[in-house]
Amino acid sequence: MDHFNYRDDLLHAESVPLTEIAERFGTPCYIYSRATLERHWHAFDRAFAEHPHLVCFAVKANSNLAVLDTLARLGSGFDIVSVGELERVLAAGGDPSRVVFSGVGKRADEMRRALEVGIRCFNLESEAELDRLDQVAGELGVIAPVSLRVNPDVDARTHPYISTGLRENKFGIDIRAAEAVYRDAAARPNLRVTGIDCHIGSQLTDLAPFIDALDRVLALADRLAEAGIAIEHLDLGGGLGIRYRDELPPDPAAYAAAIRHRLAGKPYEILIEPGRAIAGNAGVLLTRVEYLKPTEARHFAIVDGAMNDLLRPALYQAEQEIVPVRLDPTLETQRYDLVGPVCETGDFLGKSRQLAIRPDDLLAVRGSGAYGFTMSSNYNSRPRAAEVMVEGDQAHLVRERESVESLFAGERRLP
Ligand SMILES: Cc1ncc(COP(=O)(O)O)c(C=O)c1O
Ligand SMILES: N[C@@H](CCCC[NH3+])C(=O)O
Repeated sequence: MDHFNYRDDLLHAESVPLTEIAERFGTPCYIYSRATLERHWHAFDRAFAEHPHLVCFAVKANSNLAVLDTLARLGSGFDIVSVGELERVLAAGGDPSRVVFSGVGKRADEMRRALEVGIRCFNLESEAELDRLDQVAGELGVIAPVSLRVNPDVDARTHPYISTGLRENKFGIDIRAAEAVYRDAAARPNLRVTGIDCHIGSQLTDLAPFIDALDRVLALADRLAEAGIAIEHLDLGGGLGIRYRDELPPDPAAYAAAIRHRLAGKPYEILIEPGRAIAGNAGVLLTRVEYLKPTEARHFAIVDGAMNDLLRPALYQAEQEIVPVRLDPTLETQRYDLVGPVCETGDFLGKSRQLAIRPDDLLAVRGSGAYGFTMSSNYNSRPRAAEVMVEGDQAHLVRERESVESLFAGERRLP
């Protein structure tokens, strides 16, 4: 459920027509609905209401300050993977004591900054990371709270590029070896073991892999308790999928119910790190048709948004719904490949889409609120898109469109 709906055949974000946003801010442009973000965050928070819990939004999904600010005001925690994301959370008013730090390659300076501001927990992914954090915390004279991210060897049954919980993936510590690493962590002078962390992949549409992973994590927690290592929280990661076209993923309530059932009588606080399920359907990419190009093989609609703006179709062959902003029942439909101006054959936003469009028409690529702007680039020296947040009948510019000059502002010609 989101807040992008047609009124009188015109697509609106909450109460603002998308045509008005195109006029004011141009295209391509990301548009977010604040009410949708809030609704999705609350859905997770309510689903776990009976159990001690913290919803930590995965900042990589959408790191715009207005998005983080919206969630911070609800009391959200945040899952970060870099000091850049940490500084964004702080700049947006997020509470560092609700931040967990994930990722396989944390640098010493990133660990130092996170310790200085007092984050909630480090999710460590290797013994070498443990060595480094122990040393950095020792230098600062503080104790670092840690979880180990375990790799449970569970098949998330998602696209191989966004599957993270298989033994062959780079993520986490093999769950079979985890007990020994926990003993090592517990013996370090500058580390305090607080939890177990696990994230098996993204865009999961089935609960079974989550439950499989949870069972393995719970068994590990039992073994650690026997070894005298008390676990306070379980961080179950993110990964709950959304509906892009015809998927039918479980909702947060069903996801939480399955988890809560397994946790009855267990003392652990639950942390979760949803990204896509909060932000994905809270955003669209607005783009304009530049040209229609019929060829013998295909009809192309060349639009002003491209793979540098929205990489998911090119990278994962992801299919996101693409709809006209203005419905015109008098126009004939045609099957189009929607492609951008970038010089790559892989530059497409959608293929074989039945649409009734003309040059200059506006299109909305739905489901673009997560891994949309955050994965965008300047390839082909294209300035990155503007970002707009809608709140009721107000549209706020929350990131200016980049200028061409800014693209090479940090570059130097030879002396
Ligand atoms: C450690 C970690 N937590 C959370 C997420 C968020 O995942 P999603 O957006 O699928 O909920 C990711 C990305 O997959 C991740 O790597
Ligand atoms: N970027 C991916 C998700 C990967 C999440 C990173 N752990 C996507 O768009 O689907």
